[in-house]
Amino acid sequence: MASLVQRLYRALVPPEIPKVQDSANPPIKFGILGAANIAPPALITPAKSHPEVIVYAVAARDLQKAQKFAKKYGISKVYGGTDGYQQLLDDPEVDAIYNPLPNGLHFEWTMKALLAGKHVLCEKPFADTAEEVKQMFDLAEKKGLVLLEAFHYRFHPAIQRVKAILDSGELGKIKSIDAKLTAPAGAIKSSDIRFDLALGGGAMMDVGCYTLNCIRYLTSSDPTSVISATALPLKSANITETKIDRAMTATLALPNDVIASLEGDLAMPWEFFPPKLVKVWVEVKCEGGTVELLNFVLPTLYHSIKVTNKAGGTTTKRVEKVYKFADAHFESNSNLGEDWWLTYRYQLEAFVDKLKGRTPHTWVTKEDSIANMQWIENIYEKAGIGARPKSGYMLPPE
Ligand SMILES: NC(=O)C1=CN([C@@H]2O[C@H](COP(=O)(O)OP(=O)(O)OC[C@H]3O[C@@H](n4cnc5c(N)ncnc54)[C@H](OP(=O)(O)O)[C@@H]3O)[C@@H](O)[C@H]2O)C=CC1
Ligand SMILES: O=C1OC[C@@H](O)[C@H](O)[C@H]1O
Repeated sequence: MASLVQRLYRALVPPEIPKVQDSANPPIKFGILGAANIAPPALITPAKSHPEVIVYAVAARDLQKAQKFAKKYGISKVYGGTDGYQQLLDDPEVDAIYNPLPNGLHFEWTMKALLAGKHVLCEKPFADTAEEVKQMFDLAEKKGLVLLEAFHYRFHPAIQRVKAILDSGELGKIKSIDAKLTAPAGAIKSSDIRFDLALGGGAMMDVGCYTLNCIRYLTSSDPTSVISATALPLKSANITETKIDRAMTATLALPNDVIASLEGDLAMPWEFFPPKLVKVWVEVKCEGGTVELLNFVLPTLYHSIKVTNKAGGTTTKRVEKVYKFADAHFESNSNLGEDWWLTYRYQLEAFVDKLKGRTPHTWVTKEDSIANMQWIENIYEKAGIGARPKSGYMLPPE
């Protein structure tokens, strides 16, 4: 219990590490597009313990909102108003952009950031369509810039430990995989960006994208087909949008007869017997046992890796917890992490390593991000409500 409290305290109030003072290798200055709720946990707090990161600027559509946000989080440069986002992109002091805008604006503002010559860490899901994701990477490659989809959970050692168990062959071949991520009914307001089709809303986009990504990551494969997909609408007086999925369930066929199921829900009805407000887990059934990771999305807070091994006719069970990398598979100049590091802190470590020309411990590749988006589209098509509308943004002529 003491270690849990200590870990949570450290995660929320990390030690402030002094920034490197090396003119030949200065810290990376980040600019944030939008005073988004996710920006403090995903970038501002993790940056405090990273010696090579300064959160330098924020832009919000409303200048006062940007100023309030900047004051609260100690950000020195503020942009606001209708041109605020572009002014931030044009600031020569800014090296990298964090894009936590609504999904439907990821494409436009990531493209604009790349055009302005900035590296980009962009929130998940990367865009509305796979074609947009491809264009984003094509531009990043053309400009020689780093671009990363913020699938933060992938950077944490807990999910990587589960993959290592599966890849080791200890449990034999994978037979099925089931991933769930839900939010409790009432937690997300009906006015939230997640329920707005024009902004790329929907459960499959928001929470479902993790479950799909996790299935693809742990099985090291892409689906071969969507067997079934069911979208549940949000029953709310002011939501009449039938293309918004409050919840999505899908069954996917994967190579080698593996069956995957996923569930994402933005307003899961409360379950009382046994009490359950959320579901956040992935379970993999193999020929010789199972492995289950409880809380694969925010493992720093708490997680458990339950392994049941049925090899040789006897059943053994064990529980593992992996808060930091036990073995030194980073480069010597990388950090092995701390038990209080959030997924976002591990992610930031990798992003900075990539920018600095070091080998990051983990990466989410172009192919991975494109495939994830493609299968999100495929699931929406199978569910009968269609992919999210693609962005109307057009690249300016060269
Ligand atoms: N990695 C993670 O764990 C998480 C990731 N996310 C992702 O981050 C993104 C943002 O989520 P979240 O922080 O919860 O959302 P918020 O609604 O808090 O933030 C979105 C920001 O987008 C800006 N914005 C610009 N145009 C619009 C518009 N037309 N309508 C609404 N907002 C607009 C607003 O900025 P302004 O300040 O300029 O008004 C706002 O601050 C999403 O892509 C989501 O999927 C979200 C939660 C967790
Ligand atoms: O990225 C996210 O992670 C946690 C979820 O609850 C949230 O809705 C989503 O945007």
